[in-house]
Amino acid sequence: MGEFELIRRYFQPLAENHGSEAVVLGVGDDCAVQRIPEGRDLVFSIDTMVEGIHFPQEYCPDYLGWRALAAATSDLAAMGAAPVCFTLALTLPEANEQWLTGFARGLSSASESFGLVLAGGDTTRGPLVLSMQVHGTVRRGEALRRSGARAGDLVLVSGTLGDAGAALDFLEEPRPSDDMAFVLGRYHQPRPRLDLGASMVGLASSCIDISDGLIADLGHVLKASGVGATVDVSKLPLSAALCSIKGIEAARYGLSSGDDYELCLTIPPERWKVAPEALKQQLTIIGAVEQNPGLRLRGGPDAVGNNAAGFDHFGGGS
Ligand SMILES: Nc1ncnc2c1ncn2[C@@H]1O[C@H](COP(=O)(O)OP(=O)(O)O)[C@@H](O)[C@H]1O
Ligand SMILES: Cc1ncc(C[n+]2csc(CCOP(=O)(O)OP(=O)(O)O)c2C)c(N)n1
Ligand SMILES: [Mg+2]
Repeated sequence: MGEFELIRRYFQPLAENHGSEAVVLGVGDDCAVQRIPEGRDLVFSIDTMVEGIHFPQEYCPDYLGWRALAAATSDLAAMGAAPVCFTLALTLPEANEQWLTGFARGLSSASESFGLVLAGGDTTRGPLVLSMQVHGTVRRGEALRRSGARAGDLVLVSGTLGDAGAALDFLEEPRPSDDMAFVLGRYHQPRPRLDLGASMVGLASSCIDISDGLIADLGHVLKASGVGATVDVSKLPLSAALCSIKGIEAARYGLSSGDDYELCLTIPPERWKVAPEALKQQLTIIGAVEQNPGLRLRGGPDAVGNNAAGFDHFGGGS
């Protein structure tokens, strides 16, 4: 199977998944063409996944297709953007039909589920690496940024934290318990918070998605905003499954493990008061923004230090 046959067989169908009026020209030409509606800004981001770093060696291709698009799409959610389309740069060691079928299946269900149509890509041979560029749009000037947090704002997170990080211990488990199966599901099939992000436009003062762990990602927000915060560790939303698996260590996972793709937002208290009940139910208040720079943790068990760091590809060395 040649390169063009591979594209036609496995990826062309995704380009036809669900027509988007915004994609004027998709797969097949030198570039795709996207039309930006009047009064909206284009929001775009690229993320790479490397075998052995972002996903295990010999990882299930269905999960890989889903996870790679979910991780990239989570950045759109963090900006409050509505999803439009994505491009895929795929480097493969070989054209294995079974692998490609699974990968295209996982990618296709993610693309339908998130409402992103495949608009183009690039296919090369080499070690397994994939990059996805996602495109969305947001009302002009209203994208949620990392830099808008102000002293007095509340710090909120969506969903539960630490599940996907805990799953790394069980990736090889032949007969996972129900609790293990729950955290594994959170690692294999993260769900970017697109609806929540879009609903927070005009409400949140800042937003980031948690790919590297709460401490690291909230740290980016505080730095970009020139403020600090105190987080009450006893308020962290932790799943029953995580608590039962990790016991006293659960909070440490909630603070510093990545891969959950939940949102961390800040919001002025007067806006929170009038926020729709349906939004409030998806979010947990974990702390408050302060003038004093840096992130302070309180209310945690002794197992939690204050020095947990997020994932840094070039950190830890010289
Ligand atoms: N090689 C690069 N060239 C230019 N900008 C980059 C590069 N790598 C990362 N960035 C930028 O640095 C910022 C932080 O990147 P990253 O930590 O990957 O964010 P995220 O967690 O949202 O994917 C982003 O604005 C991203 O566009
Ligand atoms: C097999 C495996 N080991 C470890 C991890 C943990 N991990 C690897 S990279 C990463 C952080 C996210 O990656 P990065 O490239 O920093 O993504 P971005 O910040 O651009 O979203 C995490 C938590 C994982 N996801 N899978
Ligand atoms: Mg990135």
